[in-house]
Amino acid sequence: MVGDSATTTGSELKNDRYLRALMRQPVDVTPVWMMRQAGRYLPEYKQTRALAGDFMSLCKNTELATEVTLQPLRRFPLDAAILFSDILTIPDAMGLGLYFETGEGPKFKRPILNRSDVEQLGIPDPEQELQYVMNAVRSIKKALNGDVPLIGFSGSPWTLATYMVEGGSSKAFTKIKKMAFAEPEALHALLDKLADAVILYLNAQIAAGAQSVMVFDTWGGVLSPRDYKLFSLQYMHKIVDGLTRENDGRKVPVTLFTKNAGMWLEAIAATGCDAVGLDWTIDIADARKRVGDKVALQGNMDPSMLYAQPARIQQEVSDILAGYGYGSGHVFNLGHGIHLDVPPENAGVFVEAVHQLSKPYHQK
Ligand SMILES: Cc1c2[nH]c(c1CCC(=O)O)Cc1[nH]c(c(CCC(=O)O)c1C)Cc1[nH]c(c(CCC(=O)O)c1C)Cc1[nH]c(c(C)c1CCC(=O)O)C2
Repeated sequence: MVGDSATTTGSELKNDRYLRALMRQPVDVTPVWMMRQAGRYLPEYKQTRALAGDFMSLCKNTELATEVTLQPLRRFPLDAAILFSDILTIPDAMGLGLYFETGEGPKFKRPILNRSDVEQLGIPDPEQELQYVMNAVRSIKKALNGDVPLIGFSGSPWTLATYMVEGGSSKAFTKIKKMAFAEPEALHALLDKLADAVILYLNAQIAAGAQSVMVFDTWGGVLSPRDYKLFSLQYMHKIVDGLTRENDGRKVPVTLFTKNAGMWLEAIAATGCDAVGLDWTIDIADARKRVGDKVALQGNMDPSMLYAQPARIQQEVSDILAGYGYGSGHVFNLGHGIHLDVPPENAGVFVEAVHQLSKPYHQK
């Protein structure tokens, strides 16, 4: 039965170069996808979001979440789809009351203030409180019909904790750092609970059909090197150890992304993950020298480069490809999410350039 998610196994993918590159197996061209590829820079996304009413209603509507996941793939020859959802679904399911205020980003009605708040948190059952996410995974997987792999994702415990303790986005992270240094046991209890929740959540996404998973640690880079290991990396390591790494007879690769963490690459690569996501503040040539063949690398064009003229975008793609050099093990991406006012045509120039300009690096 064509299109039945039960029969569309990883090995039957029409385009598997994203999974192959993560496993450092030979590819014809360098695969590419864009962080936040489904989003407000696309007029069709804005239309569907208006139909849903608000962002969380869009995430919770299986049909519309499937539609917005596929939108960027209809426009551009991307090599992977990413589940349309958000990292804050876990704290929302824990009862913190997620809401979005226009122009201000995410907020929580009931932030975590102390140890007793942490102790009262339950670990969400992925097929109960988070079933809408699993339904989206199953629906997207079916709709993809084996064209490209589906990426599942979660936030890292530290990054989720920053939103839960700060009550929303933050610039200085004073509340969570106060907890880290004044009440470290409370924060460790929270991070440990979150790591358990993330393991269950990602394993459920894998069981529902995700062929690769990524952990977003957007805020690990605001810590000192020692505290990064203590409060962020340690818990990502626990997640890597707890994940189901195989599905349908095929390896499920795991990518860890910490923004602003170029200086800690070796430590991230040592967790046993398959790939490390890089932001644009590190030279990918240096990154490859430092990790060798231990892991694949994902990245790392500055998302603001998509405001440039086509020739400048192509030059940047060419420079990053040359920096990585010959052979597999590179998944091209932006170093962070695409900006909401980027012209969609420029994203098209970027994706085409990766495929066209990477050919010479993969000839036998
Ligand atoms: C920190 C973080 C969040 N969410 C996410 C992260 C980690 C990656 C990163 O650092 O960007 C991850 C995320 N959020 C979203 C995805 C979808 C998949 C994709 O296309 O990449 C993914 C992978 C959709 C989204 N998540 C959000 C939007 C915009 C919501 C809208 O349509 O209004 C989308 C498309 C909302 C969101 N969600 C979050 C913030 C800070 C915001 C507000 C940002 C803004 O308003 O631009 C938390």
